[in-house]
Amino acid sequence: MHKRFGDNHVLQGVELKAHPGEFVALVGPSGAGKSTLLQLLNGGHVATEGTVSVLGVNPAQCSRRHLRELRTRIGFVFQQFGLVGRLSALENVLMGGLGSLKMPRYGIMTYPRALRERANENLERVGLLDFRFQRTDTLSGGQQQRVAIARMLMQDAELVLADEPVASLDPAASVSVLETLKKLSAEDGFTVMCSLHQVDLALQVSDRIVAVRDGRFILDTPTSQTDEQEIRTVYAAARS
Ligand SMILES: Nc1ncnc2c1ncn2[C@@H]1O[C@H](COP(=O)(O)OP(=O)(O)OP(=O)(O)O)[C@@H](O)[C@H]1O
Repeated sequence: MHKRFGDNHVLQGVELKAHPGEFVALVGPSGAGKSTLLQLLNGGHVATEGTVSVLGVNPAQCSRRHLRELRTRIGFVFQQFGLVGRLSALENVLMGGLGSLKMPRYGIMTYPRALRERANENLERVGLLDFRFQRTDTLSGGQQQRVAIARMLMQDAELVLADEPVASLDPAASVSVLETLKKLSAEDGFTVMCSLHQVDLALQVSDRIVAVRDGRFILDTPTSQTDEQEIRTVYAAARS
């Protein structure tokens, strides 16, 4: 599969087939093409050559309505958490369930009870039940990202696309957020495609590592069969 933006050949013949429930880490330097790849999976970009199949659907061939339907099956986690800072953690998580409701809601008690229970459960699953009534702009970065993950869980997604989810967090919070995502993926069975700058984090949490450089996959391997040394060597060889 290829993706060009004008003369910029951003993805140059990449092939990737993730297995259901797999945690795939896309590692690589800035500009390697990781975000572009994730955008191709959610229908934000269209491949210049080759096809993309996401949950059995080619997003490029979807009508707007089908693309919306496909995106309800895909959870997103971004570097900027995308929370409403002045609202509580619980309200932010409830907003993840809005897709199932006809009307916008104003205040926790206007949400159906079943949804409130699920939101509380999801906050508990990310370890933040005690913080549910706290404004999210008063939480730490790691806590905010875990609220965003709890909000995403409301969707019951089959695939989660995480674009640099820990880029703005310190190392300890990064590990905690990624381990939470990994645990939830194992429990619920959703597949994760996660772009990361840090190879050490990818080694800690992923099932599979795909190293990207200049739009090519220079390594695609089960995480258990590689280590930091091999990945560094592969990058050094790709540079020369
Ligand atoms: N919408 C766009 N229009 C034109 N060029 C783009 C667009 N999106 C990305 N690119 C180009 O594609 C290349 C890869 O960018 P991409 O954001 O995919 O890299 P990345 O590996 O995700 O980097 P980072 O880790 O910094 O996010 C860059 O050269 C970028 O300028």
